[in-house]
Amino acid sequence: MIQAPDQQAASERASNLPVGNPTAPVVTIDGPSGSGKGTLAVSLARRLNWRVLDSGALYRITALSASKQGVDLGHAAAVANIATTLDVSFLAGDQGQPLRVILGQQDITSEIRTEACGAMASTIAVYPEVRLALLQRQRAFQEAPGLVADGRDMGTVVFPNAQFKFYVTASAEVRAQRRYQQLKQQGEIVRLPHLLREIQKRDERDTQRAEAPLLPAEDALVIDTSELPALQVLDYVAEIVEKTLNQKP
Ligand SMILES: Nc1ncnc2c1ncn2[C@@H]1O[C@H](COP(=O)(O)OP(=O)(O)O)[C@@H](O)[C@H]1O
Ligand SMILES: Nc1ccn([C@H]2C[C@H](O)[C@@H](COP(=O)(O)OP(=O)(O)O)O2)c(=O)n1
Repeated sequence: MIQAPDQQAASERASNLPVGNPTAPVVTIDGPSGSGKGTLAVSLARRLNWRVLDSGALYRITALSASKQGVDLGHAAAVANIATTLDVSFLAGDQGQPLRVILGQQDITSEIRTEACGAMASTIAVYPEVRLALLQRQRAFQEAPGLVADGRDMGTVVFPNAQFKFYVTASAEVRAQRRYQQLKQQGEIVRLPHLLREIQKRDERDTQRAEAPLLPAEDALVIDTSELPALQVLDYVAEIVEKTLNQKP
């Protein structure tokens, strides 16, 4: 395959990243914005004592980092270059707290959680070059004793052989309401109708893109969380995973 110089440099740098352990078990959790994937992934990982991958954070960090460096978000190769060279680490937060996200020396946990950053992330996530640049970085998270990975294409593209696949969803209205409460707690003031429109726009972009669109893997179990409290979702999923793992000789 002949690659453009930018692309070739990017894939050479990506190949220097650590590789994961392809035999470690993986739980994938995909779904649209506000469906509860992040909450479920973190609480399940904590219960199983497994690692967690918040793949959306990688897209958010790439977008934020590109915009901070003045890179044109319309320039796919330049954004992919940022994705390849990200100096990012994730630190476990306190009980019930999200993972801390560190870019270089800076804690950008709150900065990447704004709706504006989510929208930028969704915009740059349509570029195949960016997705490719982040692929190996995501697969490197697969380590013993296991990994819980959440995002849009965890079960379809990044970990197609995962042992457990879930797709969590909820109505757009319920998701907007949840996000509204969440952002309010973080001190971000947004109007609910505006948020609902933003969520619908993001759903449209994430499901309609050509590369790795948001959709349930064929072998994923779909869970509608519209009327299920988060703890009930966790108990349901954890029971399936634990039962299967305990059946093994
Ligand atoms: N099953 C649920 N029922 C009610 N609220 C939930 C549920 N799951 C998550 N939440 C809340 O909804 C908000 C969005 O959840 P989050 O896990 O961040 O969604 P996602 O990662 O899918 O965008 C958070 O404030 C979270 O506490
Ligand atoms: N595996 C992933 C994860 C996120 N993305 C893109 C598309 C999403 O709209 C943005 C932000 O994702 P993130 O999971 O952080 O957003 P939500 O918490 O669901 O609102 O990144 C993706 O394309 N593929």
